[in-house]
Amino acid sequence: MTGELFGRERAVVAPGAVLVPDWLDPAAQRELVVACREWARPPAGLRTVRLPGGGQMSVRQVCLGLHWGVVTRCPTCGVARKASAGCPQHWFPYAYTRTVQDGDGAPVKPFPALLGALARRAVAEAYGEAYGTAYGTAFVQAAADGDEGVPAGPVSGVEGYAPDVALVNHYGEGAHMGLHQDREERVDAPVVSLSLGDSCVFRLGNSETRTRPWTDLELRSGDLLVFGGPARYAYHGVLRTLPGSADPGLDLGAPGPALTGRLNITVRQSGLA
Ligand SMILES: O=C(O)CCC(=O)C(=O)O
Ligand SMILES: [Fe+2]
Repeated sequence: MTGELFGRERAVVAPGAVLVPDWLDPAAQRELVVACREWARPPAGLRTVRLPGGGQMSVRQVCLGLHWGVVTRCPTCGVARKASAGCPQHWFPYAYTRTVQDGDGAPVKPFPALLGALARRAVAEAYGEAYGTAYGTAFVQAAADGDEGVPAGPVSGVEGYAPDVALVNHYGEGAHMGLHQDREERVDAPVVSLSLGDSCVFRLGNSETRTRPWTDLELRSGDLLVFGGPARYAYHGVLRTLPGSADPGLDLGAPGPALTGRLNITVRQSGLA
């Protein structure tokens, strides 16, 4: 008995949320760390993220495909309020944009094919054929309704799943991420999360409140967490990382310097295609 709430076994941690420990083998982890290093380079590289209240996040982040960040007014309608009647694509205070409007202003880097392929495998691994029936209900409904940008007809397996955005977060010592929902996407396709480097304590809560019930899990290097369906809008966050906990034998960062801290990649489908 290790004292962990969930052992190192595949687990459905909440309806719609599937944890697959050690999903990435060491070679795949190394490949991703090296790729993250490339993505982190300027222009449109790793940045400190401003928060709406004027503070800043303790993680540093780089976005791929579309840029996620805080805007001072809606890029579509210019209104600086959460609601704006008649705005066709209202974003406030967070938005997806094509440039790093809260950083160096450069165009966001493209979404890498490598992450698209990995995320498809991840969703198939987590849900199998259930995805598109149980876990993408609004998406499937939109498809059935013939909504623009959504393939017509039933969606099964990972057909119709078209991830196009990734957020890469680096957690240095002491970094954490407060409880939040991922809700800037316009479809409810699942979020795929890959962890690299130091372990962390990840909190998966419920969709209604920031309070209990929640489940705390340890995410280690190579772990996959997919949250979709009933868990798609669950509050979640990173309470703390466990500095120095990554297995040095993984040789993360090679042939460059060793990775310090934790990297997390979330792959999403924006629905903005
Ligand atoms: O670092 C993590 O495991 C979670 C990251 C996250 O929730 C996000 O980027 O929205
Ligand atoms: Fe998140």
